Amino acid sequence: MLENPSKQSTTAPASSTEEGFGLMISVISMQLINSTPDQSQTHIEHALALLGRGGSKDRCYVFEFSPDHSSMSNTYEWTNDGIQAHKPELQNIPAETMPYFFERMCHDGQILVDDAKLLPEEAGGFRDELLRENIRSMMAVGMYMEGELVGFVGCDLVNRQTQWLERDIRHMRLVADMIANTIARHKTEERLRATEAQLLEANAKLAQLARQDSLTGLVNRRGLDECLEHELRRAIRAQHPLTLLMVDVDFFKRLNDEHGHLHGDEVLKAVGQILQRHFKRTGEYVARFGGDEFMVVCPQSELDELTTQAKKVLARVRLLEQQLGSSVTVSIGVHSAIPKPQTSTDDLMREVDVAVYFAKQCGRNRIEVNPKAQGNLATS
Ligand SMILES: Nc1nc2c(ncn2[C@@H]2O[C@H](COP(=O)(O)OP(=O)(O)OP(=O)(O)O)[C@@H](O)[C@H]2O)c(=O)[nH]1
Repeated sequence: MLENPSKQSTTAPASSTEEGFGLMISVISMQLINSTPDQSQTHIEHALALLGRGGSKDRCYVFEFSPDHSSMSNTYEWTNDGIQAHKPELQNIPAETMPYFFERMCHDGQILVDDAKLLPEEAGGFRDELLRENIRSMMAVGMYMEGELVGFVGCDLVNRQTQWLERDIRHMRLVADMIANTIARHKTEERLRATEAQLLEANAKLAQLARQDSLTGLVNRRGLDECLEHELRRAIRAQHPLTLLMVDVDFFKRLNDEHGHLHGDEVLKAVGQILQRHFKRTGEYVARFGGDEFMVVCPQSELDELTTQAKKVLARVRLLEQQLGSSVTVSIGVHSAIPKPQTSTDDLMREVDVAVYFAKQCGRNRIEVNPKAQGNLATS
């Protein structure tokens, strides 16, 4: 709403009594001390409202300077009933449009205007702006953070004027200090929060990296140990079967010797990808156990289903010869059981290791199920 420019200008007191101000300042300080960064708009504008109402002002505001002091923006504002708000249009105002104001604020840390109409010619852009907003009297005092001028708190009288008293400046300075401290504290808290979030993200990334095998991108041995422990506990609680597949590349040392270590790496990556593609149901995961060995963990799966899936892996790995130019096969050991309360992850590893040992003994390029596994025995 636009203030009525035709309204007669009056001379009016625009101060609070010392007693009234004392009461007001204790309310403001209580609110600002307890405010959090997300409440800053509400609490600082409420402080401005108390300052404005208590001192019969028409508009109270906070402006913050850009870090290089080249511009300023109105960041908080309170207006009395019937007084137009100007905050939206008073953003990023270049310092060069109001040199008179900026110079005085930087030099004196305050600016007092009893009557805008009496400002000197040199006040140029500043005076024009006051008159455009029908402001007759205004006062602003600087806000400082660590000794640096960072903005100001001010107030206007619209279509009326006053003669500012020493007391008014003192009151305004007290409020400006409190608001500056609050803004500084909020900025520090926000920076801390941002740093904390960055640290959490970096830690999560590190934790993920610590559980990831750099060659294949699969979960590594450390990750496997954690996941397996978790799945074992669940299987014991729910008394559902837990199945492990150990997949070991056949004659991998020979393959390395004949085709080179880099080629061996390619084979490991390809086998890892095949396993990931074949065991991607919810709860299933594939890990690189170490060297040329992989482990697949399948909670709640039927043994028959898994051996069928393992046969597909066997066949798919054989096809790698076309892709990589060297014959590649794997041996797969399977162990499946409903674990007892005393079963450990080492027990499970031992049993699946027995199965893969059988597969190697029986000629490699095949699947062997540990005889202790529940369900059908299946070999291929
Ligand atoms: N290229 C490559 N080789 C690796 C890597 N990690 C371990 N190896 C090699 O993998 C080979 C594993 O060989 P062995 O454990 O003797 O097994 P194998 O030759 O596959 O024989 P069987 O398992 O009995 O069929 C060793 O020569 C290791 O040096 C790796 O990250 N990249």
